[in-house]
Amino acid sequence: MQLRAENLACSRGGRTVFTGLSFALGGGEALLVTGRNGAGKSSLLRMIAGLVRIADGRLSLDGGADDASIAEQTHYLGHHDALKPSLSVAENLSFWTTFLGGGHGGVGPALEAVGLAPLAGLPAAYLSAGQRRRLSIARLLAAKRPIWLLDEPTSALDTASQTRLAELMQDHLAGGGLIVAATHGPIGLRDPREMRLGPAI
Ligand SMILES: Nc1ncnc2c1ncn2[C@@H]1O[C@H](COP(=O)(O)OP(=O)(O)OP(=O)(O)O)[C@@H](O)[C@H]1O
Repeated sequence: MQLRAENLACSRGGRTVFTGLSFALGGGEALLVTGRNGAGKSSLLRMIAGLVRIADGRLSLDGGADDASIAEQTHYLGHHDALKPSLSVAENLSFWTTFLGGGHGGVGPALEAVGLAPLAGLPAAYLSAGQRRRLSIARLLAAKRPIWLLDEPTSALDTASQTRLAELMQDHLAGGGLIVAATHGPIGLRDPREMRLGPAI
């Protein structure tokens, strides 16, 4: 599998954020997207997720599912946790697993993997910031998708949770998955590639 960006350009609110951006990322590879505030890191991730329009250039995926768009083959972990506060931890994950097309057998193991199984029945409203983040990460595990788009994935995570996330990311890569992560610092991946976006306007 290969995700290829050719001469991508991004425009937000009528202003050019970046132009001429190209990369090719194969299965098992991780790309860290770095750069100053406003350089367009989140915009790039949202573009791959199909949430921001491609102003120019081309994005393609070789070796993926023929009957699914690139967006349908990605998980996007953004700044917002997208949890319903009145639903329990398990209900939130069940909702997202159904929405993302995963099987319900994955909910329990995914909660175990992020250490939230003991809180499965708790309303999401009572979760701490780091626990909310871990519940969002559980979505990546409960529904299998090959491309993980992670925006500052370690934010709010304590050291142990950052280590756990690094293990989960390495497992994903070992299984042939791809990761594109926007970050201001290391996120615990072994030998990731790096692409630095130019200065912000
Ligand atoms: N919905 C929007 N409408 C207009 N402009 C936007 C919108 N979203 C983002 N922008 C602008 O696009 C540019 C890139 O923003 P983006 O969030 O992609 O940057 P970033 O590199 O992820 O920044 P940070 O490191 O601060 O998270 C910024 O100048 C921002 O103000």
